[in-house]
Amino acid sequence: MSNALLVLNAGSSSIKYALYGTGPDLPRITQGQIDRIGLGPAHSADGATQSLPVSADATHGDILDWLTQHLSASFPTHTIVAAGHRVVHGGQDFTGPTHVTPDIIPRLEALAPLAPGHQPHNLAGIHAVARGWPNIPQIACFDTAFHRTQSRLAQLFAIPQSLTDGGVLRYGFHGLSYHYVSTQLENHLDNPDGRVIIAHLGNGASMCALKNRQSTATTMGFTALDGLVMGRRCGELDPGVIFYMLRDLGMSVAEVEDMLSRNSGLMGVSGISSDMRDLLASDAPAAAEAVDLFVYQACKKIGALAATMGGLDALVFTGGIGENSAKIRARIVDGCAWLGAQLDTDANNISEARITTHASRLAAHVIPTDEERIIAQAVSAKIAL
Ligand SMILES: Nc1ncnc2c1ncn2[C@@H]1O[C@H](COP(=O)(O)OP(=O)(O)O)[C@@H](O)[C@H]1O
Ligand SMILES: CC(=O)OP(=O)(O)O
Ligand SMILES: [Mg+2]
Repeated sequence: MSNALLVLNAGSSSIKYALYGTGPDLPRITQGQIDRIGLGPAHSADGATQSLPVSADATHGDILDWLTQHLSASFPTHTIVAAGHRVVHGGQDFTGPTHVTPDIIPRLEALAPLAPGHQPHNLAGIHAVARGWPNIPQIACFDTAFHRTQSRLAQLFAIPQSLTDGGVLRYGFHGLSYHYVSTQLENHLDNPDGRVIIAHLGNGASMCALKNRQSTATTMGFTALDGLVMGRRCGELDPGVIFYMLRDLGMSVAEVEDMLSRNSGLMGVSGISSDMRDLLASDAPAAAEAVDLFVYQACKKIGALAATMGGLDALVFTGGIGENSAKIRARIVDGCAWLGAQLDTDANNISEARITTHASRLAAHVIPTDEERIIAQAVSAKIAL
């Protein structure tokens, strides 16, 4: 028998998982994903489609129970000795990886209203592991933690101090992804400690400005709704729109929340799909408009983040869209011509690590993210294997 670490990364409609050996470089044993939860889920692992014997309306909890049994049965020679979880919201209290003890759970539950599409599923993962392997240590790793290096100014909203003191701040998200990519900058960038923007473009999308590999600003705020156009989330919005929906359109709070967090973004603008691949393949004008708005907002946020750093040395693409869509990268890099970016079309088309020409004043790169590995590293460090 050999020891293994389990990592769970539960999202709004997907669960990613991985097992790692406990050796010094944490060799990956398996990695998989269950997506389309709620819509007839599908399972893939290690690059191949896998069976998933659950009903079409199976919940995250059902699937997590199946997954714990599946992993025990599929890896009989491995003993799972610890688990790590992506937990999206850590609020003000959780600024680094934290042992999950009974007193922590209600504090994580209390943050669920600030991440309703994620935090309940992250907690479901913690409970499922406790059912499957009752005595192993579990470590919560927070998406918000990486951003706690930001100045107070970068975290403030222009609202009364009483609200700020009560915790209404810009927390920022996708921190595990930014942390992982920040560890890879030295392998790719001429100056990894320079002024860098990482664009995490997936279903959820945000950008992070970094200096000395630390977060100095980010586009997401108190919740994961702010900033860029996302698959189903609106991103930046005049708060007056919410009052208009409540007061003049007579919508309930739940209806407004549903519209802005599940029926907006690429889905809302296009009326066709939240999936960038579907929109790029469509010739409907509304699909083109959704893509145009995605690119427009991305370029606008790059300008704003570059301004906070007094310029920009490198732009890094990651996440499902950032890693895979040459078309979207090309349009965003072209939108950064004023910052000195010059696309290398051939390099971009094959997703090379550097996608700008050697003459380009601003370097653009593609660095695949690995949130699961950064969690495994945190677990390993925390439980001193
Ligand atoms: N080849 C591709 N071209 C364009 N978009 C892609 C491609 N591959 C994946 N995507 C997009 O990536 C997004 C999902 O990103 P991902 O980071 O996997 O999501 P999540 O936030 O759920 O982890 C979807 O919009 C999907 O369409
Ligand atoms: C915080 C967040 O937006 O996460 P995801 O991209 O997984 O939805
Ligand atoms: Mg994601």
